[in-house]
Amino acid sequence: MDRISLSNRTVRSLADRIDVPTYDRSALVPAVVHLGVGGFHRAHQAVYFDDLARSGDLGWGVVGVGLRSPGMRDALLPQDCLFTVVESDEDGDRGRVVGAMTGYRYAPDRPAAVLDALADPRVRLVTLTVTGDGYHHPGRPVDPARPTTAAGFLVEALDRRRRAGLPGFTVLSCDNLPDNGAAARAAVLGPARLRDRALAAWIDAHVSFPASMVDRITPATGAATRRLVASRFGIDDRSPVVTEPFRQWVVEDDFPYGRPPLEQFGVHFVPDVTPYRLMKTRLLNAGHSALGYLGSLTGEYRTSSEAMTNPVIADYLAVLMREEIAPLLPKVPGIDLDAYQARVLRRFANPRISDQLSRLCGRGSTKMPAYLLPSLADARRTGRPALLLSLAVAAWFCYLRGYDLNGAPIEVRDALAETLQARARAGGNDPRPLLAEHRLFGSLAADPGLAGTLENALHDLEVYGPAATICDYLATELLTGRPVV
Ligand SMILES: NC(=O)C1=CN([C@@H]2O[C@H](COP(=O)(O)OP(=O)(O)OC[C@H]3O[C@@H](n4cnc5c(N)ncnc54)[C@H](O)[C@@H]3O)[C@@H](O)[C@H]2O)C=CC1
Ligand SMILES: O=P(O)(O)OC[C@H]1O[C@](O)(CO)[C@@H](O)[C@@H]1O
Repeated sequence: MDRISLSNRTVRSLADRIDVPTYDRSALVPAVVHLGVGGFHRAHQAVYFDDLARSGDLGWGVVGVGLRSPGMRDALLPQDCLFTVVESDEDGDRGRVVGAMTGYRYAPDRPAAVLDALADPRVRLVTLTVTGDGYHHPGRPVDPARPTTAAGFLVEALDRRRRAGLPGFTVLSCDNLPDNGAAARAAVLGPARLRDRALAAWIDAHVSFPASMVDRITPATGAATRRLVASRFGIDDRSPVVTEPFRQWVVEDDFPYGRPPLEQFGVHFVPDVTPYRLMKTRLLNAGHSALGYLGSLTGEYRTSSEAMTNPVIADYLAVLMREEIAPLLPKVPGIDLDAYQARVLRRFANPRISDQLSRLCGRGSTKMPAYLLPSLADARRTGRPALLLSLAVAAWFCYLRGYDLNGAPIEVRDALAETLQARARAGGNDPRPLLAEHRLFGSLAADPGLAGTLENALHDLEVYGPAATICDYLATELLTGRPVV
């Protein structure tokens, strides 16, 4: 197959190879600005907006903005902001070209163009995927004329809108943060207050910050992704995205300036996202962490799907979710929790999604307190089983020593790596030096029963290895059917 470079000029000619947008992209209204265009935005929110445009609603085009790295600028601008999204699983690869992005602006090159985009009266919605780091603000006044952060751009743009008598807009965080709506509000109102209290009051009254739960496993784009798109579809795309077929978006219904009618494409607009967020973070994200640490310690697997081929690990995750985590969750409206768990396991096992265990293990000091430790604390407080949760924590502690159970080195990627690794190594099989990190463990730090359980688990992992330890713990949990810790 000859290879064709993706652009406005060529896209129609690709229709016999891949699903292409047939709507008039020049007629898209730039009602959405997205800050932090990476792999996930393009596999998730941009696909939903593309669905909307394909249905004939051209009112929700997206202006992409980059704040950090020029890679996306260099990829997207030469191809007129078109990109390929491939959904892959064992049934094959289904590709589409997404056309919903009307333009891309790289803030370090053209800060004024980013402010102009945000101050455009047609903008009703600003979406964000700037990672957790993107929500920190310096805590001191910064030069409003030269913003560098997402919040800095938002505050200056909102001030321009206020002065021009324009309405505010909705700021919708799509980052995996415990309460992403509140985090976005705090990130914007903090610097706004430092700058001008009247402006902060106006933002408070004219900007909404709904919370959202977002889900679609999307590994980072690499050379293999580009090769796949070139060989499978004959398309030269500088930055395609491969993702799983599953996607989920649950959004707090708080859109004073109108919301995109995405319910047609499966988006749930709800009064409160909390139960959905708890379901996702405590089952999927905690499951990912447990899989990452236990899978890595074996020294045998590199990816999520490889580790899931081990039936002992797959069983462990199933029982962990079913027996220990799910019973602690509130009722989730409209969701069958058993089916949800079964689906999570199938998603983890998708052999076409090369989700690196090293990615799942990164930023443990952020992920474990947000995703797994809350279930452990709830289980300890209520006297429910917690042996398998404890085993995941022990696996994390073992991982922090910096080598797997065959003695091969592990690179620990974590903002607190130095401190945590020093404590893990000093403690050996004694978890107490790590548990003493109160900022991570809260009430669990002072739980002597937990320290004993973790000490045993660390010993078992070291002496018997992950598989035999898991088998033993599963038998204990399933046979006794009562609290083991
Ligand atoms: N990849 C996935 O499977 C999923 C990702 N997410 C969330 O989406 C967010 C982005 O993830 P990806 O797109 O996968 O990563 P990515 O690395 O492809 O893109 C991240 C984007 O954020 C920008 N960024 C990073 N730090 C920033 C900062 N301090 N300020 C402003 N911009 C910053 C980067 O330059 C890049 O444009 C993360 O918060 C992640 O938790 C949520 C669900 C699924
Ligand atoms: O690991 P991060 O950076 O929070 O973002 C990706 C997260 O979202 C997921 O892809 C699920 O949507 C998880 O795999 C993962 O934990």
